[in-house]
Amino acid sequence: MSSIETRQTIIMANLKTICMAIIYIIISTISSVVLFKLAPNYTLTYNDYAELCAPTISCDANAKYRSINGSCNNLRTPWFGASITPHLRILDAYYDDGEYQFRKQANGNPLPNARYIQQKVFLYKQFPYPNDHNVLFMEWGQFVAHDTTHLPPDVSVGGTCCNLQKAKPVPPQCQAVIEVPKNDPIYLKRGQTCLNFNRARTSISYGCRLKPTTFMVEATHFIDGSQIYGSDEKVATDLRSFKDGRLKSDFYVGQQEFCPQRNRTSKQCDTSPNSSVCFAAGDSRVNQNLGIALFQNVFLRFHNIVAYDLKRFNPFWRDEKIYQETRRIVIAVIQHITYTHYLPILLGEHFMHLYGFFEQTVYDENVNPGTTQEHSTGAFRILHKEIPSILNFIDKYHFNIHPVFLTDWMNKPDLLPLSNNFDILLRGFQEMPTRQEQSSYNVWISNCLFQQTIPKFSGSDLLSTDIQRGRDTGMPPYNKMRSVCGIPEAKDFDDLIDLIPYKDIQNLKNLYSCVDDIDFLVGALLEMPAKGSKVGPTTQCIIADNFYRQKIGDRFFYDILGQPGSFTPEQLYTLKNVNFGNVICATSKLRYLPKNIFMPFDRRTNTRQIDCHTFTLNLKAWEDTSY
Ligand code: HEM
Ligand SMILES: [Ca+2]
Repeated sequence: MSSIETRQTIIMANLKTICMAIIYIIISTISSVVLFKLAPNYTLTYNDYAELCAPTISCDANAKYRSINGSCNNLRTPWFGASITPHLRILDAYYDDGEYQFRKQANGNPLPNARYIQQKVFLYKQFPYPNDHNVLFMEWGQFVAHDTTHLPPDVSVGGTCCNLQKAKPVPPQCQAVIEVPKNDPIYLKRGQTCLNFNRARTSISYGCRLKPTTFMVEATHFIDGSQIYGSDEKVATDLRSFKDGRLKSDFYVGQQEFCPQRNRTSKQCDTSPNSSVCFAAGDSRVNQNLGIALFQNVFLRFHNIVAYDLKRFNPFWRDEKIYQETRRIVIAVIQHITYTHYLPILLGEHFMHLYGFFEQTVYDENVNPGTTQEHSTGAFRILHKEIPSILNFIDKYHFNIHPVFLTDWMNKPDLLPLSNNFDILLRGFQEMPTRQEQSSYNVWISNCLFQQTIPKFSGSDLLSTDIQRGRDTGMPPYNKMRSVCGIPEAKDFDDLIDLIPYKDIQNLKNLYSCVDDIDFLVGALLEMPAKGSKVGPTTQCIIADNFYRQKIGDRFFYDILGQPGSFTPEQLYTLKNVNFGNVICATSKLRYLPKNIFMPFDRRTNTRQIDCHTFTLNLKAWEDTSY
């Protein structure tokens, strides 16, 4: 090529880059003001579950309290939202064979290796800026996630899937382990060639065979505190003390109350001799990390405090009545915090209004309250990007006395009951900003999740796992998810410029054969956040749809009127004045908190607004004067 031709090529390339940049600026300005909602022409589907596998349930229409497994909330279709029912699907499952095999690329090749995508697009993009919101905000998300979805991996084969790769044949649930790519900067150096992955447990484990493969959610889909109380009767019964409505608990140093201990051999806990704490709660993931263990313990204490107060106002109430009334209050508080304080930060005020989230809930039995597969295996997971590497224990003088790596304390919450750690970790969560939203996950959960060093190093990568889980559960590709949200489907990679930065598009071109191949999680992570929101427009649309249906499709939603389980106006007034700060006041030794509890502490601007000394939870509105 002559030097003139070379120069022309360079000029053309530069012009193209400049044009793309201009288009990007114009489109991103437009898209920052347009709000994308789930298009109304999509009917949510369950495949054949309703006809072939759904149980027949008879209900008491006058029941005042929710059932433990979520059934009978919707009286017309009693299993809607119940535990052990499948995720709802916005779009049909995408499988190569229409049943179970991972989707392929348009050119017939397998999808790119999930760890390779992590390495090429995300791993090295780490921005250290602090978030406007604190670690409590991040952890609230996980707490709600565990309330509304649980799709356990199928671990019914003995041993890890990586170790079973030489078995003949390899068990079906182990056929999707993630091979470590040749040039991996972390794992190969440590001698690890395989990232463990068990495909999710299918409906066959529950005696129900469906095509395409269907996965059962073990939690109740409703926001109903199932992570505290359990999603089945046996778990719920085991957690109750059957005395004055209280949940079972254990007391440690200084009469500090914690969740009861469970069997040490449990799969949920580190079974090595240097770990000794393993909590029991309504959700088996209670011990997964120090943050979720902290929240589960906060709400265990909160339940028992409310039960105690109700008993004071109503000395004649029996155990069952106190338990049910307390549970109803705790669930109302969780719903109130989620919809009034958490979601506006996540989705932005505009979106809250668009969906009428601030309005009085009017129950609609035609609305299915089920958690969608697209939400739980895609959109809501991208908030894994907010997880910080380090958790801080902060004393009352605001000194950070004990920072720890989150990944060093997976499945062993041993630090929590020691000394005053519960209080100072809670203060750390309140005072420290969480990780700034960005397309990557932090390097520790990207490389050292559930790491072990004995007998040799093994660790996992949450981002690769999330990508692989999407493929496992037949997640529709990113482009399809755009279109269900009313965002134009991209015809080629360059069309993505409306929502995804130019450089990332170039990376995607190098990975996928065509724009329709891109995994939903990958595209969603790369989208620029929508105006006023923590997430991009596609994610915002899928998350909002989910929370919308879980509000107006929940007959027991806390502010619904005219149902057997509705609160009185006085009770509702009390509940609407509670925020998470009040819950923290009631359950810890923290004494001063900002009213905006999801904001980190700032010495210069912080005007403390909640004085826990003056806060008492007044349950007078529950006084039963008929006695
Ligand atoms: C605090 C640190 C957290 C850790 C260590 C963590 C870890 C995990 C792990 C290991 C899984 C299972 C992955 C799989 O095998 O498919 C998972 C699932 C999930 N996570 Fe997180 N997570 C955290 C926080 C969050 C947050 C902040 C959110 C949302 C705001 C979230 C939402 C979810 C959802 C929706 C699922 C799917 C659950 C299911 O259906 O089974 N997580 N997380
Ligand atoms: Ca639930």
